[in-house]
Amino acid sequence: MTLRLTAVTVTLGSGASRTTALREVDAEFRSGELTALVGPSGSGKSTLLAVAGALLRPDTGQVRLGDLDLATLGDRERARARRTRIGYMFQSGNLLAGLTAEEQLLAAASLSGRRPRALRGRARELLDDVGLGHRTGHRPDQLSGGERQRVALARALLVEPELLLVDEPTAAVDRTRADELTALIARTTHEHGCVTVVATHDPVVTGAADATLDMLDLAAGRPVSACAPPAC
Ligand SMILES: Nc1ncnc2c1ncn2[C@@H]1O[C@H](COP(=O)(O)OP(=O)(O)OP(=O)(O)O)[C@@H](O)[C@H]1O
Repeated sequence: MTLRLTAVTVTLGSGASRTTALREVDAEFRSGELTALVGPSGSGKSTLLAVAGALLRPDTGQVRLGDLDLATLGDRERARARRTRIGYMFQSGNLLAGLTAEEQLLAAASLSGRRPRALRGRARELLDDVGLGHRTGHRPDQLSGGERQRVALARALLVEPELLLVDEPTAAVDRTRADELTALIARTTHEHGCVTVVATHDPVVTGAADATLDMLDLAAGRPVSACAPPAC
C-alpha cells in the first residue's frame, strides 16, 4: 500500500491572505516506512498532512491511498476513510470535550466499526505506552497540551490505521518522552506496516525515520526519492 500525491496544488485563505501552500507536489510514501517530512516553518508540512488525511481537498491533483483517490471521493466516503483507515496525531490533539482519555480511545474504536468493549484492555495498554497510564480518567481540560497530544496518538494507534499522520510529536514534551514517542511511532509503523508521515523539526525523529522528504525539494519539483538517511 502506498500514499501517492500527484500534482497536488492547495491554496489557502482568500483576498490579500491567499497563499499557495502546495504547488504541483508529487510525493510517494510506502507502507511499513516512517517518513519524516522536514522543511522550514511555513513550507507546507501541515497542509500536506491535512490533504493526505482527507481533511482538506486539494484544488487540483490526486491523493491516492491504495486504490482510493481521497481528493475526488464524496464527502461520506472521505469521512469513512478518516474514521477507518487514517490515524491522526496533530498539535491540537483534537480531543472531544467531556470524554476521559480512555473514553476518547473507545469512542474512536466505536466510530471505526470496532467493538469498544473488546478493546478496553488494549486502550489502557496504549495509554500506558504513551506515559498516561495514570491519566486514563482525565478529560482534555485536565490534561496538558503534550498529554492531550499523546492521548491523540494512543487513539490513532488503537484503530491500527493504514495511514498514520503525525504533526510535530516531540514539540511539547521533554527529551526522554520525545525519544519514547519516536520509538513507539517507529515500532508501530514497522510492526503494523502502516504508511507513517511525521512532520518534524526534530533531528531525533529524522534519525529514527526510514526516509526523509524535504518540502523545499518538493516545492522545487526536484525528483524526490525518499531515501534512508545513511544512503542520502
Ligand atoms: N488559513 C490560511 N490562509 C492563508 N494562508 C495560510 C493559511 N494557513 C496556512 N497558510 C499559509 O500556508 C503556508 C503553509 O502553512 P503550513 O502550516 O502548512 O506550514 P508548515 O510547514 O506546517 O509550518 P510550521 O512548521 O510552522 O508548522 C504558510 O505560508 C502559511 O502562512
